[in-house]
Amino acid sequence: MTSTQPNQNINEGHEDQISCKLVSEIIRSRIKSDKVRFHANDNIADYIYPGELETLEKEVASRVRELLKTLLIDVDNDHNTQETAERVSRMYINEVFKGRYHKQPKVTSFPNDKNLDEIYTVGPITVRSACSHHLVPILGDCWIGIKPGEKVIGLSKFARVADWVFSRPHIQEEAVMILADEIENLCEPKGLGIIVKAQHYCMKWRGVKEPDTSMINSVVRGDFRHDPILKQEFFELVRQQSTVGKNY
Ligand SMILES: Nc1nc2c(ncn2[C@@H]2O[C@H](COP(=O)(O)OP(=O)(O)OP(=O)(O)O)[C@@H](O)[C@H]2O)c(=O)[nH]1
Repeated sequence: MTSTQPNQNINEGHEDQISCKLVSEIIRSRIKSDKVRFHANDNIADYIYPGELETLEKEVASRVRELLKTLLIDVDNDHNTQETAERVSRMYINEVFKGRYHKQPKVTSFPNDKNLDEIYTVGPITVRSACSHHLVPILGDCWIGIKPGEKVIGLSKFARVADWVFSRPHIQEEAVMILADEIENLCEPKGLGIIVKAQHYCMKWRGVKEPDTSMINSVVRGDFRHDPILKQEFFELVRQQSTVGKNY
């Protein structure tokens, strides 16, 4: 398979696209020339041009194949691992790390016509991520509380945006902050609270092998931060929501 082909999306006038660079090099140089951060938990979708993601998928597959070979797995003869490289590449780019390479899901906001100023919470929302250190899963639940401002967004959009933000390699502390930033941008609430409870497979599956340990963290902003009664109400609503179970 010719997986490390140069960029196939050659458009006239794009200097970087007439070179023989790997597509990852082309995208990286665009990001660097804008002096933008591209850490594991950053989204870089604006720097990936149409058609390049498919080429990147091939390049990553080729690298994963090399990794498997270096791990002394006989990918040429082992029927179980023959297409593992391609599967892993697809999984990283389009599933578990899609929040890095794909744009934010479309979120429509509506005016808060009745000036609703009571808080509401939504959860549990399942969040799936991977730790930046070992790239093994982080699985958990998230609760979001809102005191609306002038805009509201549909309830399902909290789950969609949480999925997009968490589908990147993270540490939990930063994941919660990034999700808070995105929700603030989308609906400019007067108050915002987020709680995440998650299990880290780098602690369950390997390392200290603690099967039941979880991490809980939260962020509170705006009125939730300044008004202790509102903050308490948020935590109380989430406590009720987390004990009612996921199904009705
Ligand atoms: N603070 C924080 N730590 C995390 C998170 N996810 C994983 N970790 C921890 O980050 C550490 C990884 O760095 P190191 O301590 O250098 O890695 P290690 O030597 O493989 O660590 P062990 O897991 O103890 O074997 C581990 O202690 C993980 O448990 C997270 O979301 N937040």
